[in-house]
Amino acid sequence: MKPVLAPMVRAGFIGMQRLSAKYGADTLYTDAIFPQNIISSNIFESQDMLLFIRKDIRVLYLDKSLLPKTCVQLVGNDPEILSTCINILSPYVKRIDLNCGCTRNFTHQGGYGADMLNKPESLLSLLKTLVHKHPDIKFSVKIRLLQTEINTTQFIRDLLQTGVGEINVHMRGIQQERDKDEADFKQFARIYKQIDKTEQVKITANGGIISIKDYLEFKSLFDENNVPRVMLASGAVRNASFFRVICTNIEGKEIKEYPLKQVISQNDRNTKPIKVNIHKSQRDS
Ligand SMILES: Cc1cc2nc3c(=O)[nH]c(=O)nc-3n(C[C@H](O)[C@H](O)[C@H](O)COP(=O)(O)O)c2cc1C
Repeated sequence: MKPVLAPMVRAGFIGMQRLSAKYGADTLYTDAIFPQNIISSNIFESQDMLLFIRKDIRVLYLDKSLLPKTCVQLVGNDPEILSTCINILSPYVKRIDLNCGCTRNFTHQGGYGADMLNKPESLLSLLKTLVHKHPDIKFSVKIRLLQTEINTTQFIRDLLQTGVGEINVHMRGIQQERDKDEADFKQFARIYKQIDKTEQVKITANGGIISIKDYLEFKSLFDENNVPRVMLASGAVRNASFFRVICTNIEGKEIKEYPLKQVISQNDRNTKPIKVNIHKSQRDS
């Protein structure tokens, strides 16, 4: 199954999306967006792009040619607000992801992101409502591992019952940090194998797959013809041609190409930290 580009605030900009698509990424997640910001945006549309602007700040920038692959990630927990936002997006985008994996303080304070995993019943009910209200939208949800393997397995089964089409599992726990803690490939593999075979296709693995070596280690835990779809974040920023390596099984052949041009030409203050990342990854490689 083809890999997908993870939602990444600041890193998921349009240049990154274009380059990932060029190298075979199947789905392109936008960064996490507050639905209120979409609701209060003005929409500007040209022949090839859509721009959502709120108070002179760009909230969402979509390349029309990439819309069939685009999934907008929302961060929120209010069914009415989410639904209003989805109604605004639905003429353009047919895929929506709910962020239930972000562990930043602001999500904890607001009761969304990974905090929603602490109230599984409310989350399941919210997803059922959204799926029911928006039958033309394919929903996905991005979660983390729960405290026990049994809990995560049961929770994934419950999520599948809500009608969401995809579950993206960040293979780290809620208390873990992506820069410090290793992703738990083995736990994910055990959970994946507990899920009904017909449903496995809806589960995507994310976290810690940064290099070809990581991918081969991950892949070795599964049967050759039943390797789960993977979602790349830091690995894609490091080198977007990683998508091509996974798609084609060309081991070791990476092309060094970076979306620098787009980063600089966007002249956007939000992209500054990524400029640093990309320059750094060029130095490292
Ligand atoms: C710069 C950056 C921004 C991120 N922003 C988001 C986000 O907006 N929404 C989200 O669900 N995850 C976000 N993440 C988390 C990634 O989607 C992913 O779950 C995490 O980085 C683990 O994958 P990795 O080990 O391949 O980097 C972000 C990660 C990075 C590196």
